Amino acid sequence: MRGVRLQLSQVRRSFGKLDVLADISLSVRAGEFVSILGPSGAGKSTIFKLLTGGLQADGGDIRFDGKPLADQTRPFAFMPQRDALMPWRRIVDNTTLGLEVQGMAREAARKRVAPLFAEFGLDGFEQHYPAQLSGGMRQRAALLRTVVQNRAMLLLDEPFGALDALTRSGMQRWLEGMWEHHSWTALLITHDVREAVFLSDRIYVLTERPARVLREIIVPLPRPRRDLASPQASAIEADILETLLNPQLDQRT
Ligand SMILES: Nc1ncnc2c1ncn2[C@@H]1O[C@H](COP(=O)(O)OP(=O)(O)OP(=O)(O)O)[C@@H](O)[C@H]1O
Repeated sequence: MRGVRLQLSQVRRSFGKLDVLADISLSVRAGEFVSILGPSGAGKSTIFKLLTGGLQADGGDIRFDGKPLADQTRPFAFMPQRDALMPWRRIVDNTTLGLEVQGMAREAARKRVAPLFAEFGLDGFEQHYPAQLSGGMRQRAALLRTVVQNRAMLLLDEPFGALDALTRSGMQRWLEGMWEHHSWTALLITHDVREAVFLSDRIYVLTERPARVLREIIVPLPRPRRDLASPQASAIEADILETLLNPQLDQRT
């Protein structure tokens, strides 16, 4: 079995009297695609803020490659819910932004991103502004900006939440292909059960706030997962929906 990269153990966090994360324990192995699925407001984005350093945990332990996260440069490239492209910067200058923030000169950063434009379906759009691109293209540009930073692990916070259903399923297929091709290690937050089943090796289902891990689900479907409507995929999806709708019946973890 591949080595564990990210490990959260009994992580807790409150905001004043509001208990948000009660007990979050989860892991992500090298090259794995893992999703966190849970009700709105359960604290999913709070987990990412603990990882990226925007917030501190009140208790528990977060390790990356076996070492406390607090003792190391954060190994994550983070893609937020909205594409967060800067409307006044051309696409090429948006995709270099993360590298420039890390201190790379703009010309060197442009050289680094240039070969990726074709793979991300953005060839010929380097000089366009974000408003001139479709929603799917903007998300691919935001993902390009994220992955080019060459961090050990990707954190994706509802990356396709704002897209229409058709664009969204196209993006899911594309992302699965990219993930396989590049052997990324990825942790995805989503509300969308079908998206989680389509993309993930494993899924953690959270309870409502204060959040705990209610179930861990292994998705044994072969890849690439072209057939979302297969009986196996539908059965897993139905099982997870049942857990989300009737969490009290389900204390399997
Ligand atoms: N900095 C903060 N100060 C106070 N309360 C906060 C703060 N950040 C988050 N919260 C509260 O914590 C709870 C969980 O928020 P969070 O954004 O993590 O949920 P979520 O599961 O990502 O939600 P959604 O799925 O709707 O995006 C919410 O009730 C929110 O109001």
